[in-house]
This record gives sequence, structure tokens and C-alpha cells, in this order.
Amino acid sequence: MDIVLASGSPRRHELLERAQLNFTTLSVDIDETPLDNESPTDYIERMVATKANAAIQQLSDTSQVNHDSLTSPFIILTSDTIGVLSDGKTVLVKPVDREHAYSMWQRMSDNVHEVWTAVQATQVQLLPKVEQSPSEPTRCLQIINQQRITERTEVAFIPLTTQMMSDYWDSGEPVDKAGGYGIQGLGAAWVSRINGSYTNVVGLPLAQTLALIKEMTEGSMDIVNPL
Ligand SMILES: Cc1cn([C@H]2C[C@H](O)[C@@H](COP(=O)(O)OP(=O)(O)OP(=O)(O)O)O2)c(=O)[nH]c1=O
Repeated sequence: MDIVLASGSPRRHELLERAQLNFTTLSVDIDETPLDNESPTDYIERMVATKANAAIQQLSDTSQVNHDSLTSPFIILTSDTIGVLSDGKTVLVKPVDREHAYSMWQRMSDNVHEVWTAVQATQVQLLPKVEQSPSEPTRCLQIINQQRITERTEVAFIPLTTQMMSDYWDSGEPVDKAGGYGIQGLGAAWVSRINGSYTNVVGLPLAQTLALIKEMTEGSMDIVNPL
């Protein structure tokens, strides 16, 4: 069954490529601002669902995106990664500026936080094309199955100094990463220990994602699990 990875994250692309699966990609752009008092669970579930809806919207509009080679039904994968502080309530997203990054890092310093990644697999089928007008070719996608997993990994940070934070921010690495660090990059130097899936921290829990795809396709896909 065809898979569309609806993600602009190069880390997610690389991780899924490691499974030797054929898939196409699509970038979705949504507002990722947490709502007031939104719990980590509510936030992350809202994010993967909103990303899936945005992908369906794009795939429905053939004037914007052409995925004619997709065979119906197919699976849309969406994913979201956040940090959660040890209070269990505070969500760590991508830093909007240096001050925001420092405020997250001060609370992560010499402390343990969790990284959560949610993955939603949305199975859709193509319904016959509706011709609205020649300039608006549209196709209709219907959701036939939807499943979601959330994987959690514990991450411990060493004590951080202001100099370390300043140098790290200046490296440019933190800006597009939840909690403002990349365990796969320079951020690895801040991590003293992890408990759980490493690929989950990088943005896509690979073994669990493959299991989800396999379950949704009722085992019909021959997935090479490289782990
Ligand atoms: C904690 C951590 C996060 N990250 C990344 C994974 C995600 O790409 C990013 C969190 O932002 P997300 O909103 O989950 O993803 P994204 O905006 O990069 O991509 P898309 O929504 O298009 O799928 O943080 C790392 O690369 N390394 C890390 O150690």
C-alpha cells in the first residue's frame, strides 16, 4: 500500500528511508502554538490530527499537488515531537527566539524530561473525481481507518552553563527542534542518559511506526525492520 509521509522534517524522511519502504513526501504547514493550559496529550494528539487534515486538504487539490501515481487506498503518516518537563504538564516546543530557548534549557539543566512523539496513520481512499470547473480539478479523499501511537523516552541533561547555552544557540541547531536541541547533533553532548527509543527523540519511533503500518495493512506489507 502506498505511503505519504506528510512531514517537512528531514529527520523523519531519513528515518523512514532506513526501513527501505517506498514512500512519497508532502510538506504540511500548520500553526503549532499550544493553547492555554493544553495538556501534553491533548496538544500532541491535536497536532498529528491537524497535520493529517492539512495533508488531506492538499492531496484533494490537484491544482496544488499532483500525486496521480498514488494507488487507492493509501496511508498518510503524520507525526509530532514535543518535550515534556518532569512536572508532567509543561510542553516544550520549538524555541521562537534565544530567550525562549534559554528558559526551556534552564528547566532541563541537571534534570530529566521526556520526549514524546505521536504518529498517526490515516488510511484514505480516493473517491471519483468531482469536476467543479475546468480550473478547479478536485478529488475527494475519504478516511477509512485511523490509528495513533504515542511513544515516550526519558532524557537526562547534564548541568548547563550560560556559556554552553549561548554557544549552542549560536550554532543554529536548536531553532527547528522541540525543546531546542538535537540529540543526533551537537545536542548529544548535553545528554547524560536516555531511557527508551532513540529514534523517538529524533522525531520518529521507527520500530513502533513500522508496527503501526504493518497492523494497518494487516501484515500485507513486507517491512524490513532494520533495528
Ligand atoms: C528532541 C529532538 C527533536 N527533534 C526534532 C524532530 C522534529 O522534526 C522537531 C519537532 O517539530 P515537529 O513539529 O514535531 O516536526 P517538524 O515541524 O520538524 O516537521 P513536520 O511537522 O513537517 O512533520 O524536533 C530532533 O531532530 N532531535 C531531537 O533531539
